[in-house]
Amino acid sequence: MRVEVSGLSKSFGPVRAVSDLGFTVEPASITGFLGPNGAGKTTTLRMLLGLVRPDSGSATFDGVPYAALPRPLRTVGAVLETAFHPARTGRDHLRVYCRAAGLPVSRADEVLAQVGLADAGRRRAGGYSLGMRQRLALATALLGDPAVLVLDEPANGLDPEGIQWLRGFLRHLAHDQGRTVLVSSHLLSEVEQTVDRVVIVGGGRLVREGSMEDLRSGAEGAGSVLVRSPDAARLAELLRADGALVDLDGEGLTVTGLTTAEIGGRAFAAGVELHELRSRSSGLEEIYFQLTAGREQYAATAPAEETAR
Ligand SMILES: Nc1ncnc2c1ncn2[C@@H]1O[C@H](COP(=O)(O)OP(=O)(O)OP(=O)(O)O)[C@@H](O)[C@H]1O
Repeated sequence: MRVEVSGLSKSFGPVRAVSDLGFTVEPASITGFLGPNGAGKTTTLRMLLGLVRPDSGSATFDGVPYAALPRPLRTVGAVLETAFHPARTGRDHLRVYCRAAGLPVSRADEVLAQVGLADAGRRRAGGYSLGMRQRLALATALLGDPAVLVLDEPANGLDPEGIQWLRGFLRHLAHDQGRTVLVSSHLLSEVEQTVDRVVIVGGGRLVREGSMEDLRSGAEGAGSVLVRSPDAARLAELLRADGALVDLDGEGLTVTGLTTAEIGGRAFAAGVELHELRSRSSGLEEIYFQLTAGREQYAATAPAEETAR
């Protein structure tokens, strides 16, 4: 199932939380929904799930808005916040949900096993660690066996082991089972190894959408490349002929406009010996900060009232 967001906007009083936002979330893959705090991620997810009414634009699941889905819980599973009745066991929490949603209560035990809480499910949720709560929240989202999963900061509070478990689990849901998975985070590093695609927002607007590969190669192209060769002058000439900007300094070249692979290939073809070939471009995290720089909004500047309801 494909999720499509188009022209979505939402203001809270004078604060424009989301502005003409459009992107797609593809099936059988994990999409990271990234942006600094206050970028409008939660508001967008809430609009996706029909919890906040957009001022304009639409969000659809295979063309159908959430409110018009015939069986919403079987279509979309979401974790937006993790609140449980502390005196209730994890299992009872899930069974209450099953009854309310018209699902067989046996689903509770199935999803508990799926998220590794088969035993802990019989203990009171009030005693759960943050990681166990995250798992229980994920189990809740899975109750309806949904085609789409929408998870708001699911890695929050997980220890490294928990993050690794989550990574494997989300991959299984997307790659093996073909589900559409959308995961928000304000840290690229947290989801970098998990997601296939990214949608980056800043200040309520789309900053970048594409595959992780695109982002990585874009990151490379954005910087310069350092090359050392005993035949530097000849290499400089070749690269300039290819349209690159080349700064020659003894044996060292600083090249912009070509990737390390392109420069290596060019040198190899011309039989030029290389002693060093190194990208000076920023890492992914730096690219992410550059993309979102200055787009942060702080809650303190926003009025507390929600005007739409
Ligand atoms: N109910 C509301 N009333 C007023 N302002 C709101 C409301 N919800 C969100 N905002 C404002 O809209 C902007 C976007 O907030 P949102 O929570 O969507 O961002 P976010 O990317 O999810 O950030 P975070 O990672 O901090 O949750 C912020 O300036 C926020 O203060």
